[in-house]
Amino acid sequence: MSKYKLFLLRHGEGAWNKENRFCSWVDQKLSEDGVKEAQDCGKLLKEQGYKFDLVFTSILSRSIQTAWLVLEAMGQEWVPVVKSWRLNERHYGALIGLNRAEMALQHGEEKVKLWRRSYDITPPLIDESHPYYLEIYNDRRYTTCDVPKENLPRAESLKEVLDRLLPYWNSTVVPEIQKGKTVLISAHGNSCRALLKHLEGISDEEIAKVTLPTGIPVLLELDGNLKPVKPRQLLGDQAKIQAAIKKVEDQGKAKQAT
Ligand SMILES: O=C(O)[C@@H](COP(=O)(O)O)OP(=O)(O)O
Repeated sequence: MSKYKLFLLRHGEGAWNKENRFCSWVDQKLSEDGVKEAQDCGKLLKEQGYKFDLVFTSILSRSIQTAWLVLEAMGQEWVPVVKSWRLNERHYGALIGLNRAEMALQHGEEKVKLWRRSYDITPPLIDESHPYYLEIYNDRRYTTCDVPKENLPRAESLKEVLDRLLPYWNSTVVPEIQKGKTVLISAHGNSCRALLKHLEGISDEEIAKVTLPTGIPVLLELDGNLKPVKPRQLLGDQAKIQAAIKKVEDQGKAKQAT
């Protein structure tokens, strides 16, 4: 029987989602469409009568902005929001800032798919010569983490995302859910995929087939041990959701950037 409801949300479209660039730890804001996606998500959740007690976000603006817009649209601005780097997007290493379609032209679509969706392949590491290295590692937010800045990742596979996310999930999120709180996690495509893999027991092979669209809430109904009692539900117009998933998958198709 379903005891708890948990909502996972990939933020609304960000500026670099639109440009088809790996955004990862670069702190981009939502695009105009992304703002609307987050507001529409809040309206839908309100219409369906959901109420949140606690929201968790990453420390990247696009997930925080999405949480605010959702809560505003629901008239639940007062709900506490807790932030952690452990919910950040996967660190895409040296791929950060690069255009996926151009990478597919240079390296082949299969390679880009492996970088994006495989479970345990780590992309090439970012180093000091990378154009976004200083912007990321000189950012004050990374002095507030529970690990020293030097120990923060320089690139991550999905497995490594799960490794840094799970301690936070177990120590901080799970106890709140078990107190009976309805929790929204407003995060990123790959931090949500990592959590889904853990909660649903998805195999290393099958997780490669899971893609999340922006701004679509994923409802998980869990039993007392936080095991899903039914398949995840992506809320909203199902035809639009399928089209949005395909759009994200197609970002890795070879094409000259315009
Ligand atoms: O880092 C990024 O660019 C995307 C994910 O990219 P893909 O894994 O879909 O290539 O993360 P998000 O938009 O969820 O923050």
